Amino acid sequence: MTACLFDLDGVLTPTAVIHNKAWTAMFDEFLKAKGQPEFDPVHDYNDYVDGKPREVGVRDFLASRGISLPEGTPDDPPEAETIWGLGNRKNARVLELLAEGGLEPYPTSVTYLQRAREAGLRTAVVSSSANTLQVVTSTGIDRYLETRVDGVTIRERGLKGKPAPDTFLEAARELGVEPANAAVFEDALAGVAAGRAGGFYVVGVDRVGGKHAADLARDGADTVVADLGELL
Ligand SMILES: O=P(O)(O)OC[C@H]1O[C@@H](O)[C@H](O)[C@@H](O)[C@@H]1O
Repeated sequence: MTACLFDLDGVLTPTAVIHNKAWTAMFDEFLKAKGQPEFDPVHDYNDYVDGKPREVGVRDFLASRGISLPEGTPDDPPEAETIWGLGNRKNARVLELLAEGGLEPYPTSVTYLQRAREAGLRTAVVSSSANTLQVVTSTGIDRYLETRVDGVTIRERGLKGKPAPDTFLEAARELGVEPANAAVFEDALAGVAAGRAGGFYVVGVDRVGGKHAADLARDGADTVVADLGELL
């Protein structure tokens, strides 16, 4: 292995919790108005939303409830009842939670990043989130990451988001490494599937418990850990 490709939310930083809270609040309000049962922050989040680009998460979850909305456009206001409007509604909540401050990366993930760089391994962050730059710079982990493929890159370059392998392949290409020589670190089912589809070695990170570790292995993880500290 000569390179490590890290997912961000839930692998390097605890921001999966922020995304989950924002999705739950947004969908619960929307579903209540439609007389539908609440959003399940474990099963609905893991199965339909986690790891995917924002608008894909909205679309896939609504489809699971038999709801279809007009696509709209990326600059739809949060009030718009469109796929992008709902995504922007959720992002407004994410930005509020990020603005509260106090976000720290997982300490063991920072140690892992430091050791990887000391060992001469190439590094990238590969996330579906369009908020990646803000999170990696505000937590200071950008200094360990050589390149970034994220929600902004996906839109700019017209890449397919996870579970397609394209974002990991793009990062590997930027680093000049072959997939067979790179490891992917992922906590989302869509993310391990993307790593597997790209031909990478896949480390699943289970911070959820229950059947999530088994689901990560089923969808593409070669090994599953509860924290990167286990690999040090
Ligand atoms: O809405 P953003 O910040 O662009 O993020 C898109 C997705 O990014 C992923 O990393 C998260 O797992 C998802 O929960 C999130 O929805």
